[in-house]
Formats: sequence, C-alpha cells, structure tokens
Amino acid sequence: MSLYCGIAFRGKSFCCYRLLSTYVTKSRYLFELKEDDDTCRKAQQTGAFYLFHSLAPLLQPSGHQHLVPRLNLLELERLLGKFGQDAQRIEDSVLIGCSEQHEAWFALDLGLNSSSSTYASLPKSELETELKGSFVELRKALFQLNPVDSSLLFTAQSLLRWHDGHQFCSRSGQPTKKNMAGSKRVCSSNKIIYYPQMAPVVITLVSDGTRCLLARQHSFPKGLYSALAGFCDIGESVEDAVRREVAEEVGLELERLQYSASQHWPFPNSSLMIACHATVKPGQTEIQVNLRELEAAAWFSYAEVAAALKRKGTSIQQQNQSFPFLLPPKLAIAHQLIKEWVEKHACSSLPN
Ligand SMILES: NC(=O)C1=CN([C@@H]2O[C@H](COP(=O)(O)OP(=O)(O)OC[C@H]3O[C@@H](n4cnc5c(N)ncnc54)[C@H](OP(=O)(O)O)[C@@H]3O)[C@@H](O)[C@H]2O)C=CC1
Ligand SMILES: [Mg+2]
Repeated sequence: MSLYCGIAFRGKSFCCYRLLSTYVTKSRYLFELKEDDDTCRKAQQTGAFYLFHSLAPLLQPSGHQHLVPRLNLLELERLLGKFGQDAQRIEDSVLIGCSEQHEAWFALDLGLNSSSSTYASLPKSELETELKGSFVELRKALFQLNPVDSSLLFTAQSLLRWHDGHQFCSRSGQPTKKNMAGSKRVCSSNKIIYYPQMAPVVITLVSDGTRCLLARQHSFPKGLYSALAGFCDIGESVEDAVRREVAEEVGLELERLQYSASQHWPFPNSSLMIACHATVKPGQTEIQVNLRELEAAAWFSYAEVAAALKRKGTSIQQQNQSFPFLLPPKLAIAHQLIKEWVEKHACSSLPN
C-alpha cells in the first residue's frame, strides 16, 4: 500500500508529490490511531484482538510451537456476551500495531481486576475452554514463540501492565483515564498526562580478545550464564552505565566499547535493553565478583561458547559436559551478543 503526499518545506506549501512507502503510511496510520480516539474506535471494527488473562497471553499449542489466536470484534463481543459482559469493556484494549493493510491489532486483558476498574476478572478456565487455548505465562512460552509473535506479545504485556499500574494520578490521587489507543493516561482532575515508560538497561559482552565474560545471578535458571546487565542511573550516558556496571559487578575497567543493537524486554517490567561489546585492557582480566549482585562470573573460551550455542535443550540436566552451562534463549538480546562475538571470532581466526 502506498500514498501520494504533498510536502510542506519551512512553512511554504510545496507541490512536490512523492510516493510514500508502505512503512511510512503504516507509521502515519498508527500515529493517527494514537492521536484520534474516533479513528481508533473505528479501527476496532475491522481490527484483531489478542487476549490476555492477568498478563498471560492466550496461546494454542501446535506441535512444538505455540500459535497466538486473534479474535475479530464480533467474536470478542460474542465472547463477552457469553460471560455476561458489556461490549464497553473492549475500550480497555490497547493498540499494539497494525498490518501493512492497516488492520489494527489490539490487546485486551480479561483477568486484571484493578481497583478503579468497573469490570470483574473473568474465570480463566472457563475462558480457556471457550477459546480452545490456554493463558500461558509469557516467560514460559518464550521458547515456543516466533520472533514476530513474541515482539507483539512483549509490547502488549508491557502496555497492559503499565495501564494496570497507573490507574491513579500520583499527584492528585484521582483516577486517570486512558485514551482509546492506550498510548497515554490523563488525570481526571488536573489533566496531567502520563505516558508508558521503559527503563534503559545496558547489557555488555566483555572480551579480553580471546575469551568472553559471562555471569549468573542467583535468580537465573540452573546453569544459565549471560552477559552483564544493569539499569542506567539518572544522569548517565550509555557509555557511563556500561563502564560503571562492569566495574561494579566484576571489578574490571573497560578499554573499548561498541554499540551492537537494542531490544524491548518486558520482564519483570518494561526495559529498553541497549547491547554493547566491550574489551578490557590487555593483562587486566582478573575478576572480582560482586556477590551482592552476582552468584558467579567467569571467562569462557571461544570453543566453550561456540559449543554452548550449538547445544539444544533448555535444561542443565540435558547437558553432559565437564562444565555444563546454558546460554540465554534466542529471543534475548544477550543471545544475539554472544552469537555475534562467536561469529566475529570465527572470522578473525580464519587463515588469510
Ligand atoms: N533480554 C536480555 O537478553 C536480558 C535482559 N536482562 C534484563 O535486564 C534487567 C537488568 O538486569 P540486572 O542485572 O538485574 O540489573 P542490575 O545489575 O541493575 O541489578 C538489579 C538491581 O537494580 C534494581 N532495579 C530494579 N529495577 C530498577 C529500575 N527500574 N531502575 C533502577 N534500578 C532498578 C534492583 O533493585 P531491587 O533489589 O529492589 O530489586 C537491583 O538492585 C533485568 O530486568 C533483566 O530482566 C538481563 C539480561 C539479559
Ligand atoms: Mg546486573
């Protein structure tokens, strides 16, 4: 889908018509849905709805995968009717994206029962029977979701959680009201606007040239090692946060730092993960683990990490290595960082 558009430069209208790409028209459409409640309400007529129960998405098992069912407006109204609910409840849904053909996608939680909500939590098992699926904790479904579905569900869960936790104005104590799309909430008494927030988190794979540093926290699943991560403090740049976190957690000083990529991560709250590669000064590789933050940290060779990346299975019991360890799942940006490091190392060790 594309659109011809007149463009204004520096306030003067300019009769320059150009073809807008599908991506641009889609972005403009989503912008319109967030800005205009009536357009958004209209988009629900032809939209698709992803259902959640207490922040767990509705999934349908299909072999080793999970399918993510969607309902149209009529199906959703019918479902709500069966549970004695008013169709008005659909206004609690949040916009999470749209297709290239401008079918808008929404997410609705039928289990959350916040103090300011007029709607009761619907019975989970009856809903599951009716919908022929199950509401699965998102962390548990991680290994069975494809990247497109997981990204949509991550966004949906984060937005639903944010709305659930921001029902009242922190200044006046009065209820806040969401706009149709769910891109903001406004205080009913003083009109303060609240926008959904993410906390910036840096994640760094430190290398000494031949090995990379991986660490684990007490809360990680048994045997799992990952790159070093930490929340940015107020006033810090990404570079400051990376240097501080590495110094705090393993007592090392960094030499070089290179940005790799970023990712939205919904657990346990919404974070923007900013991923970097870093190197330490030569010969300065002695780790001093901060045991208040980490359970363990160690240098791992290229061969060890490359072998761990190839391993199948998500439990340490399934491994029979001399030092068995697991890496984060493919969807986590930590996995991407580790994979990039292995690939770069493999290229640099090729004979000229
Ligand atoms: N996608 C990925 O690949 C990965 C994602 N992550 C994510 O990165 C995040 C940070 O990693 P982690 O090592 O735990 O972070 P830190 O090293 O900063 O350690 C956690 C500390 O931060 C505090 N904290 C919690 N929330 C915030 C906040 N919003 N702002 C400032 N401080 C906060 C905690 O306090 P308290 O003691 O009160 O809890 C705790 O003391 C985690 O949420 C984790 O899920 C981590 C690794 C890989
Ligand atoms: Mg940390």
